[in-house]
Amino acid sequence: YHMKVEAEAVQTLLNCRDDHNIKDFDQFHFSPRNVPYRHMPCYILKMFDELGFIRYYRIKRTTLARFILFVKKGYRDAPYHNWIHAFSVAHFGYLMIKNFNLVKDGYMTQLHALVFLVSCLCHDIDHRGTNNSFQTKCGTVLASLYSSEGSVMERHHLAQSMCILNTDGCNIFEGLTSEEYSEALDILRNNILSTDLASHFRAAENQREMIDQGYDKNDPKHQKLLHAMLMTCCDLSDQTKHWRITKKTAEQIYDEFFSQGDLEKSMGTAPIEMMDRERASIPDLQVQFITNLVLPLFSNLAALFPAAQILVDVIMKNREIWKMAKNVFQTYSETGVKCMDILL
Ligand SMILES: COc1ccc(Cl)c(-c2nnc3c(C)nc4ccc(C(=O)NCC(C)C)cc4n23)c1
Ligand SMILES: [Mg+2]
Ligand SMILES: [Zn+2]
Repeated sequence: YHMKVEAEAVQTLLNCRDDHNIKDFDQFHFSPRNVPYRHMPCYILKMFDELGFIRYYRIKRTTLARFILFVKKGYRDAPYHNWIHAFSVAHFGYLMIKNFNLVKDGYMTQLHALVFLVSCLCHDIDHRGTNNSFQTKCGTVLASLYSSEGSVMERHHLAQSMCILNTDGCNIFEGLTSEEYSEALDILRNNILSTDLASHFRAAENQREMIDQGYDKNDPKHQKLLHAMLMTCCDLSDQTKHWRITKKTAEQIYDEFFSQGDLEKSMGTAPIEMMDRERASIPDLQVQFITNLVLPLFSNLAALFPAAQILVDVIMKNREIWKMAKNVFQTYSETGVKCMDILL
């Protein structure tokens, strides 16, 4: 099927002024989820502009506007894996490029940074609110296409992104030389595939070693490990925000997980505990997720970029609140009340 994006929507986006320029948009404490939904495409355009990508790579504004609207249209209305998630992931990518001076300090070339931002925006396109093991377990079309290589959903997100780039008037990379173009697609592929948490677990040890040895800006292996690490940081960036955001994100994620669990039950298979609304204890699961994944990841980031230490502090604070919630949940669950709005 062919997604259509009306010409007037492109025009409206092009005319958008950032007169709604929000305070602290380029600060780590800013939550992109507070940007009005209808202004999100405009802020994506603003980020590309501000980072100098439009000038540097002679990207036609109409092409970028159409690309952004196609990507937005490519997201479904899942509780968590929707356009707002994509916007917030891209915003964190913008924050890191800007606040860690990734290009200025030579961690990335300008091309790598452009592709990194595009990867963030596209990394979950056409997500259905179900995870990789669901695709394989239920033998979905996507599993038949990609399960032999693994990272089923991520390969689909990549394929959808390529499809949009190949759509008339949407190829924002058309101004690149042919070798820049093939490098861009190679980095886009690695970045999107690296958002599969399973591949993050495989790479996490190497990321740690890379940082202990000292990051070598000219080592292609280090560059690839850094991109993968930064992609996962963006994907999990809700964890670095105020508790209200962290709590809201958890509600959306477990809304998705529990719906998948319900679906699996209706298909006669037993869901894993994290997806079973009868068994899952959200505070416990979140304490584990933060301890085993989020904290090690952002501690690695802070080892490389000391400015990220404030993010580690916020994550630890949020974990403390989940730990308190565990006790609150315990007492309430004895009395049968088991819901998220117990939490402050
Ligand atoms: C980076 O890629 C992804 C893909 C999908 C999701 Cl939902 C997330 C994600 N983003 N925020 C969260 C939070 C707050 N909690 C989570 C709890 C569990 C899991 C999960 O998939 N656990 C199984 C795995 C460890 C084998 C993911 C969670 N998550 C990240
Ligand atoms: Mg994903
Ligand atoms: Zn994501």
